Amino acid sequence: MNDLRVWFEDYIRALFRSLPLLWTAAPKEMTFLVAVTLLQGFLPAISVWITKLVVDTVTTALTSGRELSYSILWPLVAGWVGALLLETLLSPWVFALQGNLNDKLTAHISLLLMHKADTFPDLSRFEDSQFYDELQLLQEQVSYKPLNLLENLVELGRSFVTLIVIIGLLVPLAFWIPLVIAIATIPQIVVSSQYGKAIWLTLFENSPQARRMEYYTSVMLTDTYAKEIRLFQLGSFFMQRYLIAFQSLHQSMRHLRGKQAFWSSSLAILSTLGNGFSFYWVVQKAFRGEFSPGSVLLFVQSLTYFQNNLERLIANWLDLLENILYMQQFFNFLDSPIPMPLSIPGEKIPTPIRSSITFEKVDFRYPDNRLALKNISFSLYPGQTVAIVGENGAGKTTLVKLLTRLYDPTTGSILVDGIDLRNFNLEQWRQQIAGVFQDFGHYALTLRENIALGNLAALEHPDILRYAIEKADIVKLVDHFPTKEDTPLGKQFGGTELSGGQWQKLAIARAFVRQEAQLLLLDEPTAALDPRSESDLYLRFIELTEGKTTILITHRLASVRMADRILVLKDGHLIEDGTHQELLQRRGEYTALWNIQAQQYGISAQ
Ligand SMILES: Nc1ncnc2c1ncn2[C@@H]1O[C@H](COP(=O)(O)OP(=O)(O)OP(=O)(O)O)[C@@H](O)[C@H]1O
Repeated sequence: MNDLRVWFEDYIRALFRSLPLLWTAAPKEMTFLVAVTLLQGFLPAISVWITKLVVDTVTTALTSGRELSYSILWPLVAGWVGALLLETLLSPWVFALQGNLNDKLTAHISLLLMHKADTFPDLSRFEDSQFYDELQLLQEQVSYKPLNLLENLVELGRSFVTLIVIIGLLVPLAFWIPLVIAIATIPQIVVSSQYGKAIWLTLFENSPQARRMEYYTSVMLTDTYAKEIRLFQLGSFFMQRYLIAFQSLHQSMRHLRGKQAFWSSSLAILSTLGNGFSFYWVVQKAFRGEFSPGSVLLFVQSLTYFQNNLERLIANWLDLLENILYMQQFFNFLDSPIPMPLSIPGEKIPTPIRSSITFEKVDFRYPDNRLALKNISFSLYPGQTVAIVGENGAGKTTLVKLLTRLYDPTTGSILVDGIDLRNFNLEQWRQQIAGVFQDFGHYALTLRENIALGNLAALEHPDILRYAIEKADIVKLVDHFPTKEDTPLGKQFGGTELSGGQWQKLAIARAFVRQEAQLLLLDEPTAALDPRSESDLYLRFIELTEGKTTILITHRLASVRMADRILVLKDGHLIEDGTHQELLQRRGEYTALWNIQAQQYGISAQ
């Protein structure tokens, strides 16, 4: 019972928080919608009442033998037609209005979602699978859930007004008639609400299954995996996986839906008995001449409207439960605390950095508790190029994530000229960094925009853009397109698709437009490039890195010889630190890695 109360309070709170949100999204449309809804709520009762008057007028004329008074009949008929006309005329406008409202509402809520996501300075939320699942669900449903909620509210409002007015018509017949109808129907509402909530929660709990189903569908239907699916004949494998996820989700839903149907239909018997009794009572009163024929008609029509509106009320109430839970999740997301404490405005960042960037006894655990870096200590000196090497999973990218504050160390600290990185303003710190990441973005934007994402000022400064295009060795590529820098890229919107290496060069150009950066991070910047492009690019990088502190992560050891220093990571530990020659003389891990590659590619140690 206590649980139910808490749940109900949460529900009401979310409902009351949703209302201003809907209002702010489109105040004009909302005002109009509320007015029209109220009007529509009255119309059925008006036509029922007029029908009663018409029937009574005609019956009186017939039974008394007097002539039908057309001066009374015409206004009644006109009123009845007017109510019907108004109802028919209003519907398309309400439909159009709801369409406009939907656009505004979806945009409003999507922007709030994006805005909140933009305030997460680190990656922890995006790499926490439960949080990510919930966020995906919010994003997928944003185009219809808030609108459904609005429609539910509108329908509820309209049904409620109609019910009240219809009750007003029934009470003069006997005050207990609406009471009997309502009492017989209330258990149905309660049971439906309970199951509605249970169904939604089951859907929510099963959202990983639902997401799996979507994932398997997208694996089968998108081009990303088309090659492997065909080559390895994986179609049946993924469809089988889809079926397993579907069955697990469907089983729990089928069970609940069955129970809901059983209880709803059983309780419908109760409400039918109540209605039947009231009907019998009205008819026998009419037989005795206590009620006019118009009153019997009024009862029958009112009952139909009452029943229909009650059903609509229940259906919308149930839908509302589902949609309000969406809003609850949405508000939970909006209220979720910012995971990383930000220092605003923070200490002034030394420009240029004078002494060093120092890792001091840094440990780092991912949110899933995996220890990825253990007791790391080293210093980077301004202007140095430091290469980080090590096997897959050694912790190289994690180290870069800490330096960019996509995560903070779990213990230990990173100091810039002796000041803890956490004490700087995060945005200003990130402005000091240019980088090419392993999983850089392929944006469905124009070529110009794809490069200028590294520094949006480049959109207005063609010289910066050209400089980056030249340095990233893509002059020929750009000039080959008739629309040059304005060529749209990416298949999503029908743009040109580039090869893996060409995309990588664009990502590199993105680092070149960030001319002011003091720190350059290159995480496998040339993995997709052919050997000639790679060696050309390293020569260009040397130019770019002049005066900057550079971290280069690569598995191609031939490229790390140019580095001033090489750090070797293994299982999250920093195990070697020195120049290429020093490390070769040490005959440790680096030498082992080097020998493997030297044999493979026939490179010399110089
Ligand atoms: N988001 C994450 N959540 C949990 N563990 C992670 C996450 N990202 C990486 N790890 C784990 O942290 C360890 C270090 O990963 P990292 O990506 O830093 O390695 P890496 O040296 O860059 O490897 P590679 O050469 O394959 O790119 C690995 O064991 C990896 O499984």
